[in-house]
Amino acid sequence: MMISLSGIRKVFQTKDGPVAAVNGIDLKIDEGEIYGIIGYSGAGKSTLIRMLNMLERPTEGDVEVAGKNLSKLNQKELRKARQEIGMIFQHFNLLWSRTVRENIAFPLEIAGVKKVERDKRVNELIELVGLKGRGESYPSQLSGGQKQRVGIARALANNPKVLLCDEATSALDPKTTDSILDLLVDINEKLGLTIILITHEMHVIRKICHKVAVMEAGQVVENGPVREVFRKPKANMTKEFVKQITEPEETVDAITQMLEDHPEGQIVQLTFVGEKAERPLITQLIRQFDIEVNIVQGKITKIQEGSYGTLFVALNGEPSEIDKAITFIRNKEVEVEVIVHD
Ligand SMILES: Nc1ncnc2c1ncn2[C@@H]1O[C@H](COP(=O)(O)OP(=O)(O)OP(=O)(O)O)[C@@H](O)[C@H]1O
Repeated sequence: MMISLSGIRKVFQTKDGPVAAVNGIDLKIDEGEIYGIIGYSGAGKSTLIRMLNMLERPTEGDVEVAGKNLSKLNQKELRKARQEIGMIFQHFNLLWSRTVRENIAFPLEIAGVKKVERDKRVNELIELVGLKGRGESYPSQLSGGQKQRVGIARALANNPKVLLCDEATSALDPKTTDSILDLLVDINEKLGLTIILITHEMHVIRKICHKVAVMEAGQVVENGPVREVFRKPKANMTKEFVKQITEPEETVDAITQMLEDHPEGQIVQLTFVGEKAERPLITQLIRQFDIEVNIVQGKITKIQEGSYGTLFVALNGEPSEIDKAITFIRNKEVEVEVIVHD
């Protein structure tokens, strides 16, 4: 295990009294995992991630990273431990008067790495993050995506075991976001780096995370492998986030229309995860049951581990026959949600 949080709380004293930004969190993160933490503004994500390198000290609880209990270290030991933990930020936090090379070299200078070795390492990092030819540029001459690549190279300079990403793509457009997320996956696979990211966008979780924790009011309301959480979201907050991906506005309109068009039938939402998304379920339904099946809307999305699909279908026929069909689908380990006429 790379990271272990137990009984973490952070209380801020404000003029309106104490605010518990993080209120009792236990979390375990394995080596090599990409772990996403999602929540709305104010849920406590920033406070939580900042406790992973002691930028914020917990009021209570223990933070263990790479075998060290950070809560118990003195300043000198903490500086050393922090070299194992890189961090990137929403607004990049680059040094504007330094070139790309000099920005990336900065943590190496602080760690006392000699000039020759430093230059070599900077070259490797520039190559790794795809910034070849831009070493002498200043941050102001770079696009947002390139600035974040500098941020990533700098965070990786001292070969950390863990990379913390604080809303690292929130300031970027969708296409640039995807290219940075691809880079993070690439680094995770090449270096076996453990990555923890916080975000308010389900798209980020879907695209690169192995596991996810959903935060609300300083607590984790649900966590687990992304595919499980997508297949069977439990907490209301999780359902809302999953809907960001599965139910765009058009779907809601289409369902409303479909319910009007089929007052007698039954509309169901099917959710497939992994290789089950490929199976010919609809054909089987039509062959085995005396029902009509109409596809209302379908969507298959790639997730980090496999694919994830939702399909809305209208089933028409005798109620008993429809019930049998739904039972049949459930036995196929496909999630079925019956959408009720109101
Ligand atoms: N230094 C501070 N002093 C007082 N209150 C704080 C401080 N930092 C955070 N808080 C409060 O703690 C709660 C959680 O804030 P936090 O920034 O961790 O949430 P978040 O999920 O990261 O949201 P955002 O994305 O808006 O930053 C909020 O109510 C916030 O006002």
